[in-house]
Amino acid sequence: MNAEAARSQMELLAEALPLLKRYDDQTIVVKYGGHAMGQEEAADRFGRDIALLEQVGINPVVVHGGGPQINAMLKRLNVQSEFINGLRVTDAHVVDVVEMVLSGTVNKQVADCITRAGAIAVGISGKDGGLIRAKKLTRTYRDPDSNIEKVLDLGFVGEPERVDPHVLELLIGAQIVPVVAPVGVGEDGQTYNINADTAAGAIAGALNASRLLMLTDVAGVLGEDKQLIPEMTVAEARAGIAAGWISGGMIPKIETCIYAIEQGVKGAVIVDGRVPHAVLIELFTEGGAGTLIRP
Ligand SMILES: Nc1ncnc2c1ncn2[C@@H]1O[C@H](COP(=O)(O)OP(=O)(O)O)[C@@H](O)[C@H]1O
Ligand SMILES: CC(=O)N[C@@H](CCC(=O)OP(=O)(O)O)C(=O)O
Repeated sequence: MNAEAARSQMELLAEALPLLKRYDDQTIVVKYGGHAMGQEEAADRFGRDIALLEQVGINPVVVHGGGPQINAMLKRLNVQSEFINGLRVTDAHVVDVVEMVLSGTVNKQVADCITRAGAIAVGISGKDGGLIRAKKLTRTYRDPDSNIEKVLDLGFVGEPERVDPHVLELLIGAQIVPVVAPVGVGEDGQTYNINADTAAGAIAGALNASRLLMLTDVAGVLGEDKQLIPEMTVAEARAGIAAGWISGGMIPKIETCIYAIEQGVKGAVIVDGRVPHAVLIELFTEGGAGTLIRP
């Protein structure tokens, strides 16, 4: 490197230092979506970004998804599955595959990406160390034909009933990056498939995180005109869901952001995981990236 390049690199570093300090010793929960995991190069970059956060004194906690990876395995096994409002209908057979893929292949892949980048990452699921006690998700909907309120049965889809962050705190205290698969366990030992966004929100709330970053494969929340919305209030987000221009997988994402903010998380952001260094841009630039949901 010549003297000029070295000087400009050091100037950049000096400018970044005050921004790096902003989150010193703070916990940042990053939800890494199955779509964002896409290609190998992007995954390596993600690993390096998380390792960098750890190196500069921030405490990152990664909660990953794996919807597309579960789909691929179900297809190989010739098992059909369907989604209702962004949630997978999960019968006894599907829940086995979900656990195998999320707590197995995907969890270890994500932990490995971060470890190879120079941090120590350890993969666990919500079943480890009593992290996520879950219960069957109960949702109701109004039947359009009869106009009667009915219960939506999604099988072994769970929601976090209690999050005990102790095991995460132990790992964080030992400078280890926890990587969490969104699988929970009921009081009776039943395994539940939890939407990764929901799990990330519950974990961010229990850890009193400074930020929740939701990495996905869109630029952020897009309005009716398909343009990126840089910032929206909780009320605007709720209106978008009611009006239908926020749909599918974006619904649990927005609901999670709202929940996390209500739990005291200072900011929840939907970020484009396809953009190189999206996490760093969001945390270390004034403008940030994606869509910030605020109270
Ligand atoms: N208003 C909206 N803005 C952006 N994305 C939306 C919107 N409404 C629905 N979506 C859909 O939500 C998807 C993101 O959710 P999902 O596929 O579950 O991502 P991930 O696997 O990262 O959790 C987008 O790819 C898009 O198809
Ligand atoms: C209940 C439910 O839908 N669970 C999700 C869990 C994985 C997930 O959420 O993955 P993404 O973040 O990649 O979408 C599923 O079975 O696909």
